[in-house]
Amino acid sequence: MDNNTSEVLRQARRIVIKVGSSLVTNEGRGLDEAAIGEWSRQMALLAGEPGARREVVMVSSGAIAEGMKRLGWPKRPREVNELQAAAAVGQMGLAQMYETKLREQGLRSAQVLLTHADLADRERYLNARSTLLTLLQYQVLPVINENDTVVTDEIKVGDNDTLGALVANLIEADLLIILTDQKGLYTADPRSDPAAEFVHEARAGDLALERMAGGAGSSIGKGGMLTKILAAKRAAASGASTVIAWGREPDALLRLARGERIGTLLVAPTQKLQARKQWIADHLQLRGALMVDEGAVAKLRGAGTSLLPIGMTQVEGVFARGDVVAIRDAAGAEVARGLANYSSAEARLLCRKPSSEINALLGYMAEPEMVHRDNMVLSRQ
Ligand SMILES: Nc1ncnc2c1ncn2[C@@H]1O[C@H](COP(=O)(O)OP(=O)(O)O)[C@@H](O)[C@H]1O
Ligand SMILES: N[C@@H](CCC(=O)OP(=O)(O)O)C(=O)O
Repeated sequence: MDNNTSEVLRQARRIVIKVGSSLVTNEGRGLDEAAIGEWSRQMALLAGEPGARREVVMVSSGAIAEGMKRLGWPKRPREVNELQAAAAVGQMGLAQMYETKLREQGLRSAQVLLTHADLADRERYLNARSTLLTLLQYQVLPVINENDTVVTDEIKVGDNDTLGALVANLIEADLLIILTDQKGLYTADPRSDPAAEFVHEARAGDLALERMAGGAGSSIGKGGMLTKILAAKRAAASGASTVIAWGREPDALLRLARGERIGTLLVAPTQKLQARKQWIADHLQLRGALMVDEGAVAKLRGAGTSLLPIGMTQVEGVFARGDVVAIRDAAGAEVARGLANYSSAEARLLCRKPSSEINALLGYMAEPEMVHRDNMVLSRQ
């Protein structure tokens, strides 16, 4: 066992677990109560482990497959409206089953249905992030799916492997675990190539992996292995490593969290914080600036804290919540940049005010910080 890569698993505190349609619905025969119960048991142990509590988020497929079963449709429909109707029917069963099974394990759960727009629009992105983090803070386990009933083809995430990676990016997870109907990645599709060899470990984003992966093995799900490989690459952009493992492997989640090497591990080449800094630096354009006092500069640089409105003296430019702003000292030198939690108009009202007054000043409070340290990159001095 390679100690280093086992550490990646052992040290993962925030984990996104994705399960595919064929596993969840017993190859389309109907919701697999025993399997969902089993994952719920393991997730409860991970979420409740004293001293080593993990934050767990589930991304579950299966709405369309379960809806087809309930509607008595033997074949996956082609028409969008029929797929959407099936998803609406199936999602009821899915949510109910997870709620029941997680509650039996003493865990509270929440249903979160996301669309591509929730993740592409910066303001909605921050809202979705904030909601998920709040749920985790209250030890509620979010069960996520794409909101298939309202999205059309052009604006779809499309498959839940990708959605799992986007969620890992959104909440800066340490690890994405993709549970599927194979033991992991092989050098070719094992269903059609008996000579295919198992891949234990590789670097996420390695192009050779994309050539090994084929499409979906059944007509139940959407993804196939290629979407899983691409999901691992995407997850790695925010520093999360990915494991692809067999969903029926006994105690798979618990064993992985202990560092046991089951499945295929696709290691993220860059660390989480470094990856996030890279992302903010690379992707976003400056929209404005916040002048801050000496005390705030010392806190940002020295203790790496968030910027609170009380340290802000002046606001420049026009920006919206979620835009990138520079944080400058009184002499105009850049101290940091980061994502603003409030628009420029709101920020002007908040200058020099304690966070306890945000509600009274704006009529609501998104966050007590003007720029959260998780969304901030310190500039070189
Ligand atoms: N290189 C590969 N290694 C493993 N499985 C592969 C590979 N290429 C294609 N596959 C196929 O991908 C399938 C898993 O994807 P999919 O059916 O979408 O599952 P899920 O519903 O879990 O997302 C496997 O059953 C397998 O037939
Ligand atoms: N949102 C869809 C999932 C589509 C999908 O990606 O399925 P899968 O390849 O089985 O993970 C559903 O719930 O049916």
